[in-house]
Amino acid sequence: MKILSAEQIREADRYTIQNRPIASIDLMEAAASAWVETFLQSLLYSHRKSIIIVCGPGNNGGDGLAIARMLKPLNNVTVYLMPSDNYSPDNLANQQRLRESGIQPLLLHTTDILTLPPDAVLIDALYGSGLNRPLTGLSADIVRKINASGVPVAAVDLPSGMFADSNDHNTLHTIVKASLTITFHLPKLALLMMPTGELAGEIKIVNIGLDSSFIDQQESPHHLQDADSVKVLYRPRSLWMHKGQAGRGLLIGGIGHTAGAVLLASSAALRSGIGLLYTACGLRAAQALPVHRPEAIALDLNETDLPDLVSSLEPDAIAIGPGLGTSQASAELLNEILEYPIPTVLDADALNLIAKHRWLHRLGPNHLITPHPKEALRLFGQAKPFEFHQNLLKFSQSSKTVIAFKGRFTRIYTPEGIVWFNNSGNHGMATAGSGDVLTGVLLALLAAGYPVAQAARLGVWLHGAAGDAALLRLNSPESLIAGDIINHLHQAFHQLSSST
Ligand SMILES: NC(=O)C1=CN([C@@H]2O[C@H](COP(=O)(O)OP(=O)(O)OC[C@H]3O[C@@H](n4cnc5c(N)ncnc54)[C@H](OP(=O)(O)O)[C@@H]3O)[C@@H](O)[C@H]2O)[C@H](O)CC1
Ligand SMILES: [K+]
Repeated sequence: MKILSAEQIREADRYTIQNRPIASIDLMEAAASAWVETFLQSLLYSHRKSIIIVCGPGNNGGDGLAIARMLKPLNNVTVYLMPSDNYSPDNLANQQRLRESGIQPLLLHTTDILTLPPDAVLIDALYGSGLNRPLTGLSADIVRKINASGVPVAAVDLPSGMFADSNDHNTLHTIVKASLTITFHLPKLALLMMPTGELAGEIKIVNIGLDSSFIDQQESPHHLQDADSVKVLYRPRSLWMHKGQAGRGLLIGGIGHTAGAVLLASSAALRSGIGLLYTACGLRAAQALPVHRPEAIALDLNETDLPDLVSSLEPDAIAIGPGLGTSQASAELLNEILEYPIPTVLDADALNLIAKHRWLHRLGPNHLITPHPKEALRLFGQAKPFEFHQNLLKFSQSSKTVIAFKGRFTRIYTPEGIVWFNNSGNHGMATAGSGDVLTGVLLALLAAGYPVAQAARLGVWLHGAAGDAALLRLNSPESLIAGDIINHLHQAFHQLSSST
């Protein structure tokens, strides 16, 4: 699914009204009705005692007024409206319809009149994609009062005060903090990126009937990746396959006391279909691996010459990093690995070493790096979130390296200039070893012959989907551990293969 800018969404809106038999006011009615349908099914709604709706002067406010009218038969609804000399026509029409339905909106001349009982739910329809400057004055005061009240908020389209695209020049304390954001038709970039995404709470996307052919024609580097968009990448195994064809992988890490990381990555690679796995690691991990995972071939790095190993094994893919450490010996291993033109996943300490030795310029088209935010900061330096995002995009394009930047919506930057925001996974996966599991999955897919960008997209999705299957089973994000992700990889693969 494409992620369009606020400007492109406005164009889609205009195009739909001009080319479809639907008037602007009816599009607003459809949007409000789709919003209400989703809201009525939410946990937030089931907990409310009364509903407070704050409406701005534009079409976001117009949506809010229509939503108020639709919710009125079922609920105790209070509507507040920003005073303005410049209401949009559809906003005015909905003020009229609201009054006809028996609700008088209260004019929000001052924050004093805004009453926020703790057992209410607030619907935020102050500003949406038409925001054209950061909030100040009365609008900012209203937002601060809402945020300080602790009343749960369901936002219409966007939390008010948030720009749909970049918020690098915005102030976070003048953005509504929502528990739920029901956004229209397409995801917006700011909802998928930190720190703004966190202010949106749970995100639901509702179709409002914008013209799909127009949307298809729009150029955008940003896409949301779901099960359907990765299914087309998946290549089922041949019935006649033998283990030599399933790919040969070399995993390097687990030096010193950190054996666990490499054990997890090994298990994940094996559960992701690798044909042969060689795990080159420290003595401790080399002793533990056969007990924990006898399917892997453990090699003690103390007794192994890496160039000899690579030339004798001829691995289809390499992964280096989990439990690698940042010693001089580890740096030498990495230095060697960076010379091979073999598809390679670089994770954890491999990334810290690249930052430390300033080896970023050595990355190229056979490399897939998987930094979490702190590792990415070490690699690429500090920048505001949107600028940082642009920097990653540029680096991927110029070096041809694929980046999987890990987070709530892990972003896969591909050399052709496309960024995929992955939509599987959950907060239970924020746990030790989760990244090592991803490295193992990616190693298996690279070894199977998937091109680097495809392996990254598929692997990130599978990892998230396995985490989702684990959460469904465990019912507790706190109890989910990295091993559970491995134990549910089969369900993620099954989802991919079930309709192919
Ligand atoms: N295509 C769709 O997805 C549809 C979306 N709908 C809804 O429409 C809004 C966008 O509506 P729009 O009228 O373009 O914009 P907003 O309502 O978000 O805001 C515009 C008004 O707000 C004023 N404004 C802007 N920034 C500020 C600010 N910082 N402080 C105060 N006021 C501000 C602006 O007035 P100015 O003249 O002062 O700039 C406007 O009055 C979208 O989010 C959806 O909710 C449709 O309902 C269906 C189709
Ligand atoms: K809003």
